[in-house]
Amino acid sequence: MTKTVDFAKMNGLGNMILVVDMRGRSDVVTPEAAIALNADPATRFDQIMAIHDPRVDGTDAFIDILNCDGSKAQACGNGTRCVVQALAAETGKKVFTFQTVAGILNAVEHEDGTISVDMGRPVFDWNRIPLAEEFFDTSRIELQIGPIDAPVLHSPAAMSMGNPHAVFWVDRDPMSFDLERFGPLLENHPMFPEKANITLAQVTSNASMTTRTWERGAGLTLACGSAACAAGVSGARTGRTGRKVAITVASSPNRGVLTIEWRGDDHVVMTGPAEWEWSGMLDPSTGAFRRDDAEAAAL
Ligand SMILES: N[C@@H](CCC[C@H](N)C(=O)O)C(=O)O
Repeated sequence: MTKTVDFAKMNGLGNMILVVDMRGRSDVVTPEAAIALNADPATRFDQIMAIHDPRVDGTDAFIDILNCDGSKAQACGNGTRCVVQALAAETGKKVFTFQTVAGILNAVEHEDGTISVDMGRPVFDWNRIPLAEEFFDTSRIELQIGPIDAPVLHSPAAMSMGNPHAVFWVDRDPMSFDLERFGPLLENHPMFPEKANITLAQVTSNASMTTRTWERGAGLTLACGSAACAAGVSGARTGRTGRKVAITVASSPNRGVLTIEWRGDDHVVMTGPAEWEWSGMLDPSTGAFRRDDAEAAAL
């Protein structure tokens, strides 16, 4: 087995993604490699999408997802679009089926270069999100932050898109909140035994909202696709929006937009762009890397 593999630095609306080609190998990208890569400004990332050989018939690949702190994630919408773009460029194929620990995902690259990913069905059962307390209705759970009589954030919708999410409704631009302060408190709140991704969502019409997310295991990110799915579903579930919404991701470059549709068959489809930045070679056990271009860092 060779020491290094191909990898690409990519992004989905600014969400920093490393796509790592682990096909034909039996090893994995280690948490130590993830932490080392994140410590280097050249390879700082939010998620690693490690592409492995398929494990079930009818799928193109198994995708292992790591956060920048070395923890595992069950879903990554922006990263999945990056994987589609990378494999479409390599193979010429437009339609893909992936397996993740959360299930099977179908994806397609459209003529205009945008990519749709069927992110599967949302999960609302309190013990499958999971929450620490039983809630019959998880569309509005009892949780608040700030003074007891004047909370800054309160009563989020909770759900899982394979990974746990809490969506707090706000009445002004999410960028005006101190999410750097509140994010870690909420991510690690005892209500969320497996932690949670924390999103602020401002509904701007029946078919649009603006979001900003603090990611479990990654902190403040420029964008989070599964959080956009959670916000879109939660908007429809609580009657704030219809089932198809344009989500402006406030923190992303140029306030990019993801379209989220909660279809009649209960599947959530996310559509948006992906962008390749540069490629190189990577040692998946240590995180040592070399760029293909002149700015290469030595292995
Ligand atoms: N950026 C991702 C979500 C990443 C996973 C998350 N940090 C977790 O641990 O659940 C996306 O685009 O969905």
